[in-house]
Amino acid sequence: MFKALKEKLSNLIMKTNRLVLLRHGESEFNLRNLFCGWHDAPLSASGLEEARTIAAANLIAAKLVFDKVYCSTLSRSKRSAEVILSEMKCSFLPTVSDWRLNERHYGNLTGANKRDMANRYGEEQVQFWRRNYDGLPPPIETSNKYFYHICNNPAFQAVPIDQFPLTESMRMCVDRVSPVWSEIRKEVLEGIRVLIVVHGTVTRALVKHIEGLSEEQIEKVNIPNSVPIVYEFNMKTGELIGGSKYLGDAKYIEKMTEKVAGIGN
Ligand SMILES: O=C(OP(=O)(O)O)[C@H](O)COP(=O)(O)O
Repeated sequence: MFKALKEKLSNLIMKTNRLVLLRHGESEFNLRNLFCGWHDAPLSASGLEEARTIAAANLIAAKLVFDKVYCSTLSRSKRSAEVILSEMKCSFLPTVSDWRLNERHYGNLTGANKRDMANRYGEEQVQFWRRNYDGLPPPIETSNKYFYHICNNPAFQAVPIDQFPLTESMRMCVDRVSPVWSEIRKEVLEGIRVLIVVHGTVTRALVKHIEGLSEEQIEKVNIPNSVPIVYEFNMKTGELIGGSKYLGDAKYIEKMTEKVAGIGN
């Protein structure tokens, strides 16, 4: 009786903390419908605008406040975070750039147009590479236009040589993100208000970890650019309270999610 009452009381005064995930604004490669991965494509003009008018605007409208930001070492992620923080007037926040949050390496598909690949190999094969949990694109070859640029990018200096990928599946990306997610989760449960600004596949990997989705379930998840996803955790038990909450116009989010799911033109 006393125990039940104590539990009821503790639930009433449950302390919670929020975490926000965001995919960067549209990149030049997203705009041109090219596989990007570890190529360091900049944001497009609309991507810069989106970071301001969609990502930051929705965070401000929801009155969200942050203590710390995580992004990858790729410039589309870092730049989006900078623009969002500037717009929110909190550029002073500590920002961690971690290579383990870099986009999944798309192997030799890097730089290829998704529609061209579908015309050449078929839509089923392209969707297998893109969304199957074990879909592994062929490793990047020295003849790939972006090979040397990727290998020599100083943004990847911290990557241990034996962990530098030549291609990655979703499974490999989920595993790579796992230790950094454990670190972030610990901080969230300590009360640190974290914003994560990363990439499509890395966001999906984090969604899988956070929501405990199966391999089949995560294959169906598509993440639009610049749309904040909010999670709330019970700081005592670590449990997720409710599901994900996407901030912004529902019709716009649906349209952009469908666009990401498709192969495009
Ligand atoms: O680099 C990429 O992701 P990003 O634009 O989120 O960094 C991929 O090319 C996204 O393509 P996908 O949606 O076919 O996985």
